[in-house]
Amino acid sequence: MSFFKKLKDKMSQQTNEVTDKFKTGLEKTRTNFSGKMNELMSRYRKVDEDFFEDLEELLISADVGVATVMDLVEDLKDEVRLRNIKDTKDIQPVISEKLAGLLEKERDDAALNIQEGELTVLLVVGVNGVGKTTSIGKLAHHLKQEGKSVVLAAGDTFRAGAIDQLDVWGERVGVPVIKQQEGSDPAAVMYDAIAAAKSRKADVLICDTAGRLQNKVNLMNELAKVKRVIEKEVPGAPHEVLLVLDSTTGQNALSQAKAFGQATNVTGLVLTKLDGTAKGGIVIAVRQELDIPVKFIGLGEQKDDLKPFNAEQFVYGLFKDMIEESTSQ
Ligand SMILES: Nc1nc2c(ncn2[C@@H]2O[C@H](COP(=O)(O)OP(=O)(O)OP(=O)(O)O)[C@@H](O)[C@H]2O)c(=O)[nH]1
Repeated sequence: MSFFKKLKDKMSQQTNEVTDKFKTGLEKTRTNFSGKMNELMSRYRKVDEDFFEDLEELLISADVGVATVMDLVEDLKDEVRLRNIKDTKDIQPVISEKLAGLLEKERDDAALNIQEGELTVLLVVGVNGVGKTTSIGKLAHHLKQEGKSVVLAAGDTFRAGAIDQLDVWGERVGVPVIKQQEGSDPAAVMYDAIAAAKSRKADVLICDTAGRLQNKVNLMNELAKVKRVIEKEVPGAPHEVLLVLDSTTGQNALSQAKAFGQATNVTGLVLTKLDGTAKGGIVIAVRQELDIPVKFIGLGEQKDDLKPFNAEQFVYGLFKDMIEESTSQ
């Protein structure tokens, strides 16, 4: 069975709500990608060196990342030789199969490290404006939908308005927010929040933090202090350090990730605003170049718009039009 057919069959077994969300959320990327791909296929009927060069350019322009594209295209060339592919129309499923292959390893580590029956602490980091607060709100909603009780810690005491913004989200999704005044010590907020989470017997505590990448030394010190408090109060915690990255910033997101990686031990990524970019290839670049699992993706501004990352849904969302076209023939 062809890769496209297999993927389509799998998708038909999944819940529509999630598949639809990936489909609509990735529309800009898909339209951009399919349009360029169709244009490429009609320009080159035969697979040759020039075709590969233009394909490379296309993938790089979708933010897939130069190193990843180079490896992918080399791999494709081998595959083309092996399968004796001559026409460009036959290479489309192979390209998407290869892209899916790059994301394959996601499956093992995309799930959140949740401690059943004990308090799980998630520390959320990222620079201002990437969608950190919004993602925390949506994540709380997601966990609540799964039957977990959640508490939020307003640890971004630095940015004016950050505490209020988290409060609004707490109200929207119906979870308590533990806070102090603006400018107070974030470690003290964590201390309070852990006590509150324990006394409420909450399942998950999600901790917001200030994002001040410009001042790396302070950021490191503050994060280190916050982590120390958490570690001391909850052995084994934080169970995840989630770095929030804005997909629309493309390769910049990659450098942010590298800088944060040096400051703290990031265990998972949240890629926001994928619905707002035509360059969703950043998901693949991030995965390949950082080797940190993408755990959640943001596909819109509503509380239901943060979804656990799923490689197959992602690839299907990206290639839906091509898949529909090729499997209906
Ligand atoms: N379309 C879309 N918008 C998003 C998504 N995630 C966040 N946003 C929007 O991005 C903007 C910034 O989000 P915030 O949550 O305020 O950003 P932040 O990182 O918390 O900012 P700081 O608190 O300064 O760190 C808001 O307008 C959000 O609605 C997403 O997945 N899709």
